[in-house]
Amino acid sequence: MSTTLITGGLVVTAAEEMQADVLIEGGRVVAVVDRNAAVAQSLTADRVLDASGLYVIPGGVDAHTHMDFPFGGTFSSDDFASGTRAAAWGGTTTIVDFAVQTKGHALREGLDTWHAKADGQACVDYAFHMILSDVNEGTLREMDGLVEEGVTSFKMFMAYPGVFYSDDGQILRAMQRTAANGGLAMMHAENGIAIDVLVEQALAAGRTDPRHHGEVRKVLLEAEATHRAIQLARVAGSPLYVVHVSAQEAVAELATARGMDLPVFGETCPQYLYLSTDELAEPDFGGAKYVCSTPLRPAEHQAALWRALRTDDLQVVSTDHCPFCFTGQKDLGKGDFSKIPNGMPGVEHRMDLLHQAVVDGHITRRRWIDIACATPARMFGLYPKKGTLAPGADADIVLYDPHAEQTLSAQTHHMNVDYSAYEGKTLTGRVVTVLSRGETVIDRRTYTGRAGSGQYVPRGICQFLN
Ligand SMILES: NC(=O)NCCC(=O)O
Ligand SMILES: [Zn+2]
Ligand SMILES: [Zn+2]
Repeated sequence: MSTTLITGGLVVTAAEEMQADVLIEGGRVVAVVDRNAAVAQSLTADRVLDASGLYVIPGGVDAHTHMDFPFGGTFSSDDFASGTRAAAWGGTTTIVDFAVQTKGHALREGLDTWHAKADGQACVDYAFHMILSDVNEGTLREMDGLVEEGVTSFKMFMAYPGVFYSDDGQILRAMQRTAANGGLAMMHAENGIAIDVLVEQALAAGRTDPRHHGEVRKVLLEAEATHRAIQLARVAGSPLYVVHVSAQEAVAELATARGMDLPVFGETCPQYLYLSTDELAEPDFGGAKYVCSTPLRPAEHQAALWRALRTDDLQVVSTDHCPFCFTGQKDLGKGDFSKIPNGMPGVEHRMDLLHQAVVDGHITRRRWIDIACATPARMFGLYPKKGTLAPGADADIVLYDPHAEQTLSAQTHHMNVDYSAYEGKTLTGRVVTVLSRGETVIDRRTYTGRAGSGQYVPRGICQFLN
């Protein structure tokens, strides 16, 4: 088996930072050796990567992506080939994508469809959650089998009536199932029934621009749904993970639940940390680029999200990567904001935007790795294979230059989408080299990966539950 030695870098994990060399054999980390230890001098390998001046960090784990995802009469514009390549460019080496159950169809059918989309296409590893769109007796029975085979989390929607929506009875039943089978209930927490009333009223009054998407999807309707999801999970005895939290008031609901030691977890996304309703208000339909749900909020919510990431009231930052091109996709909603496909691109920039948060003093370096690598891996049963650098872990490793400057732009990004949500934004820090199970997929900023080298990873159950 060939060996690789990464020398000279600062190894950063969620738990520690040390000047150390990393020895890889057969796609796995076999040793992380303190550079001051005598044994470090005698390490040899077939290949040596010089990481002097760089951080050596675990590959990112993005626990929320939507490749080739059907929404609003179109499909997200990245498939598993282009989306995982962009992920690799940005130092993410594992994605957890959402397989979709179509109404009237079995979970198995949806899962098979997602395996077929990803098989032979991905250049980094991937796993699946399952979206429940039709909770019935058959669905409930199938959930147990999915947990057994490594699809251990189930997303439901309190939003999008008539599409992905589940009512409270369906949600309660599915949560009773996750309480019994070890699965994790994931929730899109927005009161979609009330939102649809406000959408109808806004359109009738001629308020059709993208900014009205943010106005009808009220903070209180995110907070109310978050509260309701928590109470339903308590009644069922199920763990709960609330996705894409954007509102300060929703964070407060999570904090209260966690203060009661309930198994309740929350995720936010870079767009809620860096963008706001100011972007949604861009003129000439430009706001459509920022239409996602939950929506971008007024900028004052950002401080609460950063604080919650520090205090562990929020545990994970994922991207909710769900790109739609401005031309030909977002413009389906010209003259009616409710027809703009919901979602934003981001899989390429999460690690960098969160490193910028280290530079800006929002979080520490170790917390960066915690919320972007270690905790998502633990949350979704992938740790310590993914999310850390330790003997036995997959050699998913990023050599990261903390001093390099970059400017984000649609001209230079690798996502298959015709705009950048961060056009012109300058960041300090950049991915240099990326290994996926020991194979180099980015070599000093050249793509050397291969569609099909990424493997499907069956997951265990959430590792935060006793
Ligand atoms: N978030 C979003 O706007 N689109 C993707 C689907 C979802 O996560 O709700
Ligand atoms: Zn959602
Ligand atoms: Zn999503």
